[in-house]
Amino acid sequence: MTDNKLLEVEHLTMRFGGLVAIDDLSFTANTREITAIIGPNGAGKTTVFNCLTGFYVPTEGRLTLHANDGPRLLERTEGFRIPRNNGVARTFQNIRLFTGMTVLENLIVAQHNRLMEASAFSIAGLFNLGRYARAEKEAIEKAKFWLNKVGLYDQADWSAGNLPYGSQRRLEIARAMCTDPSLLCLDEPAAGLNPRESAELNILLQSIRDDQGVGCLLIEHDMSVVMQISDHVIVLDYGRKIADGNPEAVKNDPAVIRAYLGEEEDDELPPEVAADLNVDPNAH
Ligand SMILES: Nc1ncnc2c1ncn2[C@@H]1O[C@H](COP(=O)(O)OP(=O)(O)OP(=O)(O)O)[C@@H](O)[C@H]1O
Repeated sequence: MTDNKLLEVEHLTMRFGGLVAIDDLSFTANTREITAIIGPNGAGKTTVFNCLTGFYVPTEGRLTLHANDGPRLLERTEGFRIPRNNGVARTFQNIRLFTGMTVLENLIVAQHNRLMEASAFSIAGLFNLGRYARAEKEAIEKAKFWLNKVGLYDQADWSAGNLPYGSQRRLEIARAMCTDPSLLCLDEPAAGLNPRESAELNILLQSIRDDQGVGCLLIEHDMSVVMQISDHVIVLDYGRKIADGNPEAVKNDPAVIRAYLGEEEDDELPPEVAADLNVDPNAH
């Protein structure tokens, strides 16, 4: 067992009726590392996130988060308590901001739990000005820090729904970071980004890993992002793990290349995926 082990997934299985979306999956993710989960469409990647973040209760398996004060079993924690009690935050494949609120408000709402604690969960607590005012000031400072970090300081008062698409993606990451997670789960953060935005995203995620010391789990189809910033890559196919290792080893693994190419004669890899996996897109 390494000292920096953050997440341990053991024998995770998730069935939906007769469909086995995740089949006996085990892997570990470390703190201060980016662990990518890749695989073809329908491989079960988002289902892993949904199990980790309490959206689904796994059919079988154990999900242990090694928090500073000891191990926590995520599958036994009520979903809504997972961010607050266990320090797991996520972003979504389809962006889910509070579009009617401002950019700043999105980041303050993310700190609701801490503010409620400062209010002692009562109106009277709100008038305990010292404690609540201090917590509110800290919440605003944290929001400002992340607005700067994701380059949205000047748009703080914009309605979140009016931000361009790439900015909405960055705001979602900032919102997740305002909960002070130890594990950040990112579901296709580069989807729909142009190459410049993708490059900026790489820098942001590396900084979250290196400067904030957070462990990141990354689902991503953009292989240029995966191969450039991941420390560790796990490959799923039909819910099973078919490879687990560093990016270089994984991209040369025949099982991975086969999973992306498929078995059909007319299957072709998109050129950019082929380039990143080091294969001839027309090879069979
Ligand atoms: N709530 C659900 N009910 C029934 N089947 C589900 C449910 N959620 C996921 N599935 C099925 O589980 C399988 C894995 O889905 P999942 O969304 O996890 O794949 P994925 O690897 O994230 O795919 P993509 O890359 O397309 O997002 C799919 O066959 C999907 O249809």
